[in-house]
Amino acid sequence: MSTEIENELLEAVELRRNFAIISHPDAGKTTLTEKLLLYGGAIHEAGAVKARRAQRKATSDWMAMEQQRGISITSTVLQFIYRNCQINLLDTPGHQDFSEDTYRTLAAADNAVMLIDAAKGLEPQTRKLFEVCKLRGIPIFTFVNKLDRPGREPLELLDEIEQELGLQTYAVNWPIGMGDRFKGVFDRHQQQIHLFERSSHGSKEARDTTIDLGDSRIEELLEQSLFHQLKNDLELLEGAGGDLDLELVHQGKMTPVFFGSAMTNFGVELFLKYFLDYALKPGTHSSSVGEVPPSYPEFSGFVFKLQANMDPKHRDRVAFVRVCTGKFEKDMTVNHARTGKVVRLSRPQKLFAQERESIDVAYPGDVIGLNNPGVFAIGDTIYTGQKLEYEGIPYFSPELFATLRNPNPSKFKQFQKGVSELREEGAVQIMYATDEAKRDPILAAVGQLQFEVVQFRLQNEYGVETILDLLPYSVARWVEGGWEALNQVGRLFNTTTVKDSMGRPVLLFRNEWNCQQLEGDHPELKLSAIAPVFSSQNTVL
Ligand SMILES: Nc1nc2c(ncn2[C@@H]2O[C@H](COP(=O)(O)OP(=O)(O)OP(=O)(O)O)[C@@H](O)[C@H]2O)c(=O)[nH]1
Repeated sequence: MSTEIENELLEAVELRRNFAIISHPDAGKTTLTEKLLLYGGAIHEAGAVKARRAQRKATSDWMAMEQQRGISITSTVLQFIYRNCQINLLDTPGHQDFSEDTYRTLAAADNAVMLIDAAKGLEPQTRKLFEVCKLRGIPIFTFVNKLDRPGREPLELLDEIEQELGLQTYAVNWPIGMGDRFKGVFDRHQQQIHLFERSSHGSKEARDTTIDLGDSRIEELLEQSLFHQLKNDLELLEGAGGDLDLELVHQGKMTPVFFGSAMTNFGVELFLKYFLDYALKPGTHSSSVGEVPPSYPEFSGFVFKLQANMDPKHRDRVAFVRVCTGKFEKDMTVNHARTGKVVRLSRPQKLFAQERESIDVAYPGDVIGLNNPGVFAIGDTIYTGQKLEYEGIPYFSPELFATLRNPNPSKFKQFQKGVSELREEGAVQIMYATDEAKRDPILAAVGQLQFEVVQFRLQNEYGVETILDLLPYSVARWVEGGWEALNQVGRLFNTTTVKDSMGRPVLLFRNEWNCQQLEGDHPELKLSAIAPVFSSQNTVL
């Protein structure tokens, strides 16, 4: 028999969906986000998110660097209600801001939306982020964007996704025309044609005329040649493929594909509607006490991201917590699994765009921001009731490496402290040479921005000016059997061995090719692109 709280939780989960967008810069993530908010009623006119970003740039000085470069380093959580359902969009930083934060945000997402530019198809950053999603087996919804411009053939794009990502595809809607002749989409589920009208700059919802496939008005409303083309395409599609299999979608093996144009709003609402129907609701999580369902009445969640200095007035840190089970209530006290301490969560924050607003309750699938005066680290679990601990968030293979030097011996202590705190915070990974005489830390990152943040903060917060020497590596692999396994294989070529902050061996390579060669030469050596850490089971050096 379920208790009252369980029922409340089940109801909340039923009405919640959470996702992150994965895309390559310029595919239209900001535009799509904005249009989703428009259809979700969270904004009334598109342009607001961008405007707010621009305004923030003008008014905020939280990090001079952000201003200097005109970029947004903070990623946020956007919430909106659509058809009674609360949708949480975990915004991943785009473009130059690409960093480990982007990967970690995916650890808190139940679904991913893969946004693709119709003219470009799959691009490198999308592929990388896809790999992270694949690792977690989360459902991936594909939105092929910019159909209002000349692009590649829709069938060719589906083929690319299937071949390159190994994902089965199912086109939920199908574009009618492309470029200037992009008129709308065909909804294969309802067997209806949606013809859209452009609004000025797409700032309002697009007018949508919906007609059945057999409706005689088609001839007046749609050019003959486009209608023929649609019928041919649909025949091909029917002939080529199976049905939508939600089980496969939920296992991350099949992707429902949508075509549209975020700029003109074509296909955006249909996408949202089907996303709601098909997406995974907040589900169970693996923990030290087994799989815990969201309806487990005790509160628990994990920290997936730390953000420093979001508010210039407070120079504080915020820990972003994904709620996994139970109900979060303001002022509640929780246990901190790693340290065993009891923490009162007194100023929880909901994060909408760049504004922060205090929240009273949150449910599984939500993200809350907690003030973090040095209490939380990435991967930490907080809970009430019986002790439990979530699996932690892995380190992902960095691609950029550099030695960080402190040229001023009188700043030795500050330098050590700064590097160690920034590492704990997850700003960058730190590795060391195996040669004890070489004590300069090696910074390892997935995005260039991480280096800049570290140097900037060391100077601003710790008063240490540093020198960065880039290293010629681009691939890192952890040795699964540790030092013992590594010592057994003897001398290795075209690789450099370093140790990570836990003292474990990591091999650095100049390129993939060298890495593959070593794997070919030493099949007995098991290498991994991911180091499962950030959990209290691991001791830090
Ligand atoms: N023609 C067309 N242009 C689009 C569409 N969606 C976005 N764009 C344009 O593509 C460019 C990039 O769009 P953004 O939404 O800023 O892309 P983004 O992925 O957020 O880019 P980053 O911030 O660099 O990651 C802008 O000039 C948009 O106006 C679309 O559906 N059609």
